[in-house]
Amino acid sequence: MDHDLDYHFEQIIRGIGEDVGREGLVKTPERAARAFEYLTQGYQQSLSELVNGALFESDSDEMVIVRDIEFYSLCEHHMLPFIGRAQVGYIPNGRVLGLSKIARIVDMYARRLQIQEKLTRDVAEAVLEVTGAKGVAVQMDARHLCMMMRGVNKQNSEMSTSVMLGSFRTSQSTRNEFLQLIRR
Ligand SMILES: Nc1nc2c(ncn2[C@@H]2O[C@H](COP(=O)(O)OP(=O)(O)OP(=O)(O)O)[C@@H](O)[C@H]2O)c(=O)[nH]1
Ligand SMILES: [Zn+2]
Repeated sequence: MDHDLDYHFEQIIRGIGEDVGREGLVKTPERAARAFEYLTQGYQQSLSELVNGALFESDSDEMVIVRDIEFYSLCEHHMLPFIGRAQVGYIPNGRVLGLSKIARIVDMYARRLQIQEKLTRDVAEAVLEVTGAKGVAVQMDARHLCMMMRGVNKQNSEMSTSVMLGSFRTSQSTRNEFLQLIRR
């Protein structure tokens, strides 16, 4: 599998008309393969391993928000990066999740191929699954390089997506509280 990816990157370099034998490119297929493995390591991870039991009993039912979690992902259409920030909120239902785990969940899903809408939904559903929360909200803003450095060439447009589950969906005041708290 590893060596496969090296081989395929070598073919890409040939395909764009470059000389795979020239000094600067000799190790590039291997480097690019390692880099791509890293950027897509989310396929190797699972939710339960990542959470590692870091759930703590709590009788609080106040909204928890983790703001400005940066992420780097690859769009499934062009395999070019999209880069952004996630805002994650949930209402605990007897237990809270270790703080770092929310960011780890964002990274796990970000490091797979997808579109931003699916990334947003995957993160929301994972937080709900792990915490059994009364509600989960995820909002993401990102810039897509496939739109910036090629194609329509728009440098300043950002895509904003959100997914509201449970009480964030049913209660307007919960949703408003979240939107107010994540506003800068
Ligand atoms: N909804 C959504 N679209 C995305 C995302 N990432 C990339 N895209 C879009 O996917 C679409 C693919 O369109 P196609 O016409 O098949 O591909 P293309 O010819 O490369 O399109 P252009 O980017 O317009 O040049 C483009 O409009 C991209 O902007 C994403 O996360 N969400
Ligand atoms: Zn794209």
